[in-house]
Order: sequence, then C-alpha cells, then structure tokens
Amino acid sequence: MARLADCSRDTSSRMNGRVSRQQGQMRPPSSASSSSSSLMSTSSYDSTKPRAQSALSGRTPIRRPMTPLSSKLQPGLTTPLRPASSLRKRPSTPTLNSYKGKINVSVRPRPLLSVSHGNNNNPWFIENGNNTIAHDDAGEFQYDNVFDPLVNNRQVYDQVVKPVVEKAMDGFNGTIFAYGMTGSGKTYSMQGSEFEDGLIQLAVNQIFDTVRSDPSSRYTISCSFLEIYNERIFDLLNPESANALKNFNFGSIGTSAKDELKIRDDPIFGTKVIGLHEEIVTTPDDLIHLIHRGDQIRKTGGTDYNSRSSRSHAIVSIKIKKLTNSQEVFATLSLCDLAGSEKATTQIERRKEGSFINKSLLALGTVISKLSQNQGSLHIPYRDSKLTRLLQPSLSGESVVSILCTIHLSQITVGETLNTLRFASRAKNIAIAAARNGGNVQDSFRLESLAKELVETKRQLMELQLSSTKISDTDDEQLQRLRAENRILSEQVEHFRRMSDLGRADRVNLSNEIVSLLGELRETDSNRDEVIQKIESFNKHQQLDLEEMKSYISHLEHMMKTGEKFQVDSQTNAISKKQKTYEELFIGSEELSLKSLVKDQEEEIIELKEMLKEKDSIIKALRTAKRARDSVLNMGSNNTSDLENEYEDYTSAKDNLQYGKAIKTVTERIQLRSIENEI
Ligand SMILES: Nc1ncnc2c1ncn2[C@@H]1O[C@H](COP(=O)(O)OP(=O)(O)OP(=O)(O)O)[C@@H](O)[C@H]1O
Repeated sequence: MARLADCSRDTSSRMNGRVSRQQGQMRPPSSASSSSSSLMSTSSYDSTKPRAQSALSGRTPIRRPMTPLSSKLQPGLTTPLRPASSLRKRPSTPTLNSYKGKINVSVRPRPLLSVSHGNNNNPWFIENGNNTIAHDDAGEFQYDNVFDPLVNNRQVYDQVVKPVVEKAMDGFNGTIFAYGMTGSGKTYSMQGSEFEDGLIQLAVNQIFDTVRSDPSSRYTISCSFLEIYNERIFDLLNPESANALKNFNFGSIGTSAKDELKIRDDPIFGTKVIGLHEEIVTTPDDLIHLIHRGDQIRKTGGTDYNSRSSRSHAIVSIKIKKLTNSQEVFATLSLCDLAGSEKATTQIERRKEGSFINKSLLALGTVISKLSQNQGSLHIPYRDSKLTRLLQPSLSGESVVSILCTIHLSQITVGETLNTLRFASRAKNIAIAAARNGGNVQDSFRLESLAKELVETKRQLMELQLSSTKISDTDDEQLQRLRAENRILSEQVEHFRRMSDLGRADRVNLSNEIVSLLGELRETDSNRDEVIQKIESFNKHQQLDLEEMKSYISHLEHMMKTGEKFQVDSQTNAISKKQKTYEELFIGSEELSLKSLVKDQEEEIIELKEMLKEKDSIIKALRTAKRARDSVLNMGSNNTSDLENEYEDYTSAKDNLQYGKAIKTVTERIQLRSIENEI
C-alpha cells in the first residue's frame, strides 16, 4: 500500500498537453500492470516513443499497512468489495453469440507532481495488487483495476480497452469512456501525449492489426466523430457542423439550433444521430488522421484545473464489419472522452459550460445509480441529457462497457475524487448482457427480402381492402339491378309461355272448327277450294308464328340463365378478388372483362324487353283472333266472301305486326254486322 504524496493544481506544467515525469520514481508495475504485459499487442503501430525526462521532482509514495476495510467504511460511502477482476479476470458467461458480465471499472490517478501546495499527509492509499484505493476517512474502494499513478497508457489500455476491442472485432458493441473531474487525465488517457499514444490510437492499432492477421475475412471500417457541447450535438467530421460549432456562442444559441444533430431511436443500434457524417477508412493512419481532424475542432478552454480543458463530451465511433465466408458480424466501438466536472468558476462562459457539463454528468450519474440498483421496473431517465441518450444502448446492457475513472489525489480535490469513486462503485454493479450482431449473410439476405415482402404484402392488403370495398359496392348495385330485371324477365317469360300454350290450344280448336265449317260449305261453291287454300295458308302462318314464339321463349330462357350465371360469377369474383393480389385485380384484365360483360348484359336486356313488347302484341293479336273466330262461329250465316275479306284484313295487319289493330278492325266489323243482323 502506498501513501501518496500530495498533488496540486498544475497549470504551469502543461504546455500543449505535455507532461513530464521523473523516471525512476515509478514503483514496479503492479500485478495488473505486469500481467498486462503478456497481453500486449504486437501491433506494428505501437508507440515506441521514449518517456519524457521529468523536470518535476516526484515524491516517493509512503507505504503503510492497509487499514482493515471494516474500520474504514463510512455509511453512504461503502463499496462492497469483490474479487479484483477485469474483463479477462472477472467471471462472465460468454457464449458464442452472447456476453454476460458486469461493466468493467478502472481507476487511474493522475501522476504526482513536484509542486505541492498541500501538506504531506496525503490521505490516499493505493494497493495495486488488490486493486484497492483507500482514503483515511472515506474508506476503501475496490475496482476491476486501480492503477498506479505512474502506469503508462499501454498498461491502462491492456486492462481497460483491449478486451473490449477484441469483443468488438467479434461482433459485440463496445463502449469505453473516460470519466473524472477536470484535469484528472481523461484526455491524456484517451488521446495520449507527444510522448505516448492514447487509448484511441492503441485501439486503432489493434483493430488494424486484427484485420491484417485475418486475411480470410473481409473487413469494412468506418468512423464518425461527434461532440456534445452545451447540450447540442455537433459533427466533428462535417465542415458545416464544425463551422457552426466555431461560431457557436451563447448569443447565437437560437440561430445555430438548426446546425445541431438530432438523436433518433434505431432498431439496430439503439440510438442513432441523424445525418452524422461517417467515413470508411482503410488504414490506421487514415483513421487517426480523421480523428485528429475532428479533434482540432473540438471545443476546449481553460478551467481552474486545466488550461486546455475539454468543454464537451466527445465520442469517436468506429464501426467494424467483418465478413467471413457467409458469416457477417458487425459492431460499433465507441470511445468517449467526457468533459470534466468542475466547481463554479469565475468566468461567465466557463460557468455556463460548466453548468451544462455538470448537468449531463449528473444525469449520467443518476442513470448509473438507477441501473446499479438492478431493478428492472425502475424508470431510467436516459432522456435527461444528450449524453445519457447517446450512451443508452451501451448502459442498458447491450454493449461491453469499460469505464476509466481518472482522479486527482490532492487534498483540495478530495470531494471531487470521492464523487468519482462513488460513481465508479455504482457503475461496477451494472450488468451486461450483450449479443453478437450479425449472422449468416444468406440468412440475413433472406430475412431482409422476407421483411421487404412482408411490408409489400401488407401494403397490397391494405389497398386491396380499400378497393374491394369500392368494387363490392359497385358489384352490389349492378347485381341488385340485374336481379330485379331478371325477376321481371322471368315473370314475363312465364306469362308468355302460358299465353303460348293457351294460343296453341286455341289454334287447335280453331283449325278443327274451321275444318268443320268448311265441311258445311256447299260443295258446289266455286271459291271453296280457294277459301280452303287461304285457311291452310293462315294455319301455316300461325304455325310459323308459334315456332317463332317458341324460339323467343327459349332465347329468353337462355338469357335468364346467362343472367343468373353472371350473378353467381359476380359473387364468386367478388370473393376471389379479395384473395387476389392488387396487381391481378387492377392491372389484370379481370375488371375490364367484368365491366364489358355487364355492359353486354344490359344491352341484351334492352333487346329482350323490345322483343317482349313485340310478343305481347302478338299474344294480344292471337287473343283477338280467337275472339273473332268465336264471333264467326256464333254468327253461323257468314258468307265466304265476308270471311275472306276479313281474313285478308287480318293477315295484312299481321304482316305489318299490327295484329291488335287488324283484329280490332275485324272485331268491330263483325260486331257491327251482328247488330245489323239483329236489326
Ligand atoms: N497520466 C498522466 N501522465 C502525465 N500527465 C498527465 C496524466 N494525466 C493527466 N496529465 C496531464 O494533466 C493535464 C490535464 O489532463 P487532461 O487534459 O487529460 O485532463 P482532463 O481530465 O481531460 O481534463 P478536462 O476534463 O478539463 O478536459 C494535462 O496537462 C495532462 O498532460
């Protein structure tokens, strides 16, 4: 256990992000650190830059026996101890397609500095072997990793980032974020310095090392880079957004609102920033260049603890897609450098920035706190800030998460450091249940096309339902009309048939009676043969008329049958239309043929009506003829010439299809004659 020398506010030692350390004052690597050396990547992009020679004099940490944990814990500050572990060490239940575990939490104290403004009784103690940090009054805190202040970025990387990158290369989303008060070393850790690579650079190296060592797979790597500044999202890779950010100041908040990017829910990635620029890269240099470009734009300013402080949360997202044979996996690795919390400052702009930063960090703390309570029913206020909204998919367990908490170990920052440690303690209770993204490409394609088909079928079904309602309305109207007309038609046919039967019987009677009448005619009558001939001819015409009537009847019957069949067909069509696709129904010829059939039927019905009218007049004429015959028979004293004359009138009238009129005339004449006889 090491008692740590007091560290102090340092702005003088910062020059362009450089920091020096006195060599030889670092303690031997901790167990965490030493174990990590065996895991170190053989990356060809590893930094081999020498550590800086320090102009600062460090203080050798004082070692003292560890105070028993129980006596150190204070109510509200306790952190249940658990075996030190990292993603590698901690028990988890990874299967091929899922990963279960807890968020990996590491603590990195900023190195001690030579200029001390406090006293030597530094209250902090670190025991690297046990991954424990203790405070004289606050007690002990244990995490997956508690680093020695003098570890380098590579050692931190191996414990904090490397396992997450390995998982990301295998299809699991990964998130790493640096959290801590301003000036505690977040940016130093993530971006590195002139003398050593940061975690981002090392992650990039590992990604491309993996790509190179796996020629049998095809990788696609792309990157986006955003920052959340004063609760607005800016695209650090998009020049327009970057310009907007440059011009962004508190006086123009309203006018620049259009430049900020919006967050939307996304079925694949949980959340998505709409319109965020994303570039595909093929080399590590390309990727680093891209990140460097964005970093130039990132908002920085001076705080009381950091002359070049990050005033925004910055998130680099690296998308990795890997295709091996027909298997595709994809993942997003998010590397977040959060803005540091700080106490009130004298500068107005810094104060306003600080309030936004503190607010979003508070929201992050609340979310972490609620998640750590492990109660599924609890409402998690992800929407309280842009930061928590963006980190929602990661924090809600869908991503392998590793948090690096950076701390100051000076006496004047004890409150802030304890806050960070409490945050870290809560975070390590959060469970992860991440799933691998991807699967068989053919399956993916098949699923994709099935999903498309489903959408298309649903659309067709909706249109079909709408149009079938319209069609059935039209059909219904036409069917109703056709049914009514058919009913009238069949009644007329039935009536016509009865009349025809009646007419046939009358005709038989009539011819019999005419024959007997003719028998009574005197054989000597010179025109007897002629009369017989004419009567026979009349009979023949009658026969023809009857034949014609029969044929009309069968024609009418046929039309009725066609009409009935059409009704049935229409109903069947209406049902089957509902089962047919939209195209078959509307683009095909079905509808056209249906319409033309209806039109034909309408024309035929008009014709039939005309024909029926004619037939009615024929029947009427036949009736009148019967009546005329009856009158003739009753008269008994008809002479042949009168009969002949009347017969001629009748036939000529019939030829002109004016039977009714002709018979009327005959009847009138016969009636007139009977009156004359009576007189
Ligand atoms: N582990 C470290 N080794 C050497 N120097 C460090 C280390 N950590 C931090 N520093 C130095 O401390 C100063 C502040 O660090 P840094 O900018 O990384 O803090 P920060 O947490 O990102 O602050 P802010 O939230 O304000 O951006 C820098 O000059 C940095 O070089």
